[in-house]
Amino acid sequence: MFLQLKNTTIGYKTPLIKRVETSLNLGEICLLIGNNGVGKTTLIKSILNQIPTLGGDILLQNQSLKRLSQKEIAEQIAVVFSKSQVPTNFTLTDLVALGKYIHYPYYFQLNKSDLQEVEEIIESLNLTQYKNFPLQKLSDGNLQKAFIGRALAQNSPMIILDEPTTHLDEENKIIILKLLRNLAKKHNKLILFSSHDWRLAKEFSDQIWLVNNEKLEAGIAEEILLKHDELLNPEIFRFSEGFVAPKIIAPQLEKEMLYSFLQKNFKKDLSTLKFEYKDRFWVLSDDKIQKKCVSFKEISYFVANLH
Ligand SMILES: Nc1ncnc2c1ncn2[C@@H]1O[C@H](COP(=O)(O)OP(=O)(O)OP(=O)(O)O)[C@@H](O)[C@H]1O
Repeated sequence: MFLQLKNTTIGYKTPLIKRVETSLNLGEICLLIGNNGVGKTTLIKSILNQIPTLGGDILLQNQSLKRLSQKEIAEQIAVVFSKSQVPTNFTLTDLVALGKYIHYPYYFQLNKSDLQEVEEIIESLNLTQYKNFPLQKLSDGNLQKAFIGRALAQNSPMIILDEPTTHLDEENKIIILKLLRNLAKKHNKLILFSSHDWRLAKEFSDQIWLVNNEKLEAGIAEEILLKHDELLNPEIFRFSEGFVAPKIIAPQLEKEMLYSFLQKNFKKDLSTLKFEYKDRFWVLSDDKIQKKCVSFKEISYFVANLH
């Protein structure tokens, strides 16, 4: 096991997450989820030994963190925090190259192959056109990607990222999530990242660590979500009091879209209605009527006039 938590309790004066018993291996990608303030960042800082544990132990390659220096930990784990300080007078290339310096004394000149690797990392993040930009001139999203680049340059077997997809648009979120998954699968790295974008992020993750009620539950992503259907249940988005869903027979996407549309717009009990999707039109029926609709506008008109 690369990372092992053994009866670990973390927090500050009072515990936030108690008695965690879990482990992760190289080649895995694990998504850390939980509500605001449950202790995700604190857990990450504990794994980096920036905060002492309140109980139990954390092992890195079978060695207690307590016995490792910060340099030894940095050789094993690169980290990207969402609120990183932005160094002044640095270009994007300077920042990514900084990842290399943990391996050298600070006055060391990077060699040709280091510089080439830095270029390749910048390219893999689609940042080549900004490589000479001062950091202050980058958009929040590109700055976020540049910090990820620095972690990649560090070349450590494990990378931890605290909310790496904040500030990113949908396309860039997917680029980053794919990149993280590739790092785990093709380069055998262990990736642990927290995210509030977990509906998207779960598609790219093997494991989930779910923090809830001072406990950490770990397991295969889909299995954890199945156990906690309150996370997936569309009821949590319910907007209109009094709405009761009709029966919808349709492919998954059409079904979700119709459900979303109806629940936003109607406070009615529609449970006696059936909506069936048939090759680009909808057939609405109950025990008395049957109506064909080709658009959501038509559906809306029909449902609004139902008694
Ligand atoms: N240095 C500190 N000393 C004492 N308490 C702290 C310290 N830093 C954070 N906390 C508290 O610990 C709790 C957990 O914070 P943490 O940032 O770990 O949560 P989180 O799950 O990462 O939240 P979010 O999803 O909002 O980022 C919060 O109540 C926070 O106020």
